[in-house]
Amino acid sequence: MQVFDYEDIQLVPNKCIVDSRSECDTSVVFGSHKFKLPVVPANMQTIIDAPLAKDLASNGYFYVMHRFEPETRADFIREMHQADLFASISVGVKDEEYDFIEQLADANLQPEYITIDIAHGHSQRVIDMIQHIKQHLPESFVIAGNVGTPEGVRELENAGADATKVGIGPGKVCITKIKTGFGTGGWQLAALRLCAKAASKPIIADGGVRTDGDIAKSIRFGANMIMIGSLFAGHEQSPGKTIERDGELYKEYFGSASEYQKGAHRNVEGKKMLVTYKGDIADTLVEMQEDLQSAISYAGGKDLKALTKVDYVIVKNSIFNGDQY
Ligand SMILES: NC(=O)C1=CN([C@@H]2O[C@H](COP(=O)(O)OP(=O)(O)OC[C@H]3O[C@@H](n4cnc5c(N)ncnc54)[C@H](OP(=O)(O)O)[C@@H]3O)[C@@H](O)[C@H]2O)C=CC1
Ligand SMILES: Nc1nc2c(ncn2[C@@H]2O[C@H](COP(=O)(O)O)[C@@H](O)[C@H]2O)c(=O)[nH]1
Repeated sequence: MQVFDYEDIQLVPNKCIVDSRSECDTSVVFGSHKFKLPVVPANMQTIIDAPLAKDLASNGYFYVMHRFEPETRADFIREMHQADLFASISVGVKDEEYDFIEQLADANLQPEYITIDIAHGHSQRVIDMIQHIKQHLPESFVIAGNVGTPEGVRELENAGADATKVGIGPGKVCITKIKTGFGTGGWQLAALRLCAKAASKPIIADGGVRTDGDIAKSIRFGANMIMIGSLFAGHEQSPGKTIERDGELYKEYFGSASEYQKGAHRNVEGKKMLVTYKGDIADTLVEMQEDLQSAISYAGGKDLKALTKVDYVIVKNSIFNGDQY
């Protein structure tokens, strides 16, 4: 099997067909909505909170709320719907989550998107949860994961998932690869390619994106949406704690399976790091859009479809060639 990751690949340009990059359309239809970008901040407690979710939804971006304040989720759905915004929540697979889905159905609270957020998503418990959601909240678009194999994608799709999320261990604050020896860390892009070939429904690439160019590469290798943590961690709106060190500002970014999230050192597969403060998230989203528009123009097209067909080369010794970004 040929394996590679983001930094091992370069996309090959085609003749440009636009007069300005602004002509290139980065929008994507995902589920029942159209979004400005095929990018979503990770459903982690230091990346997204309710105010940022509202801000993103109001401005045409996709979001997935995390599941780590479970008692707030029903009110969150109500508030989003009262504001005429879509609701996108996360659930786990423990017994109380089954009750929660039934409570939502009883209260006629149907979120537009539900993400089943589990480290090892290729499991019977996730399959059962997909079916439970489909039984009680049939209109919700179900995203299930995470998986790292074509078999995982097929089984979750066959169980009724509307999209699957690919990525076991490529994340910046992930230590799964070190603690267990398993995952797609180091070959996430190749795993995405294998999974996308097996998929008959949309795929979310999750983890390992380090530069805006990696968004274009994810689309080339089959992603319909790209979930990103670390690149979104350092903003004014990021819920992580702001820390000052030697006159410089940083934001905390920790893993959902870290002891900081769990409050205990049990089955820890995540760590904490500081990310340089970056200011307003709106500026980062605009820059991502500009970079993706530019990528589309290099692909010789006018929309995201053009990126799915470009040639690529595997670059020896990584594209950075020793440079720091
Ligand atoms: N994308 C990734 O690479 C990874 C992401 N994460 C993130 O960390 C958070 C916590 O994830 P997770 O631990 O799944 O959620 P939970 O802590 O909610 O665990 C869900 C259930 O699955 C069980 N479980 C967890 N891992 C396994 C496993 N490997 N084999 C069998 N059963 C398992 C747990 O039991 P028990 O704890 O008793 O085993 C628990 O009952 C999530 O937000 C997830 O996205 C974590 C690791 C990798
Ligand atoms: N192995 C772990 N993976 C985790 C943990 N918390 C989150 N995640 C995954 O990382 C991505 C974000 O990756 P990034 O490279 O963009 O920073 C996130 O969406 C999860 O899938 C964890 O504790 N352990």
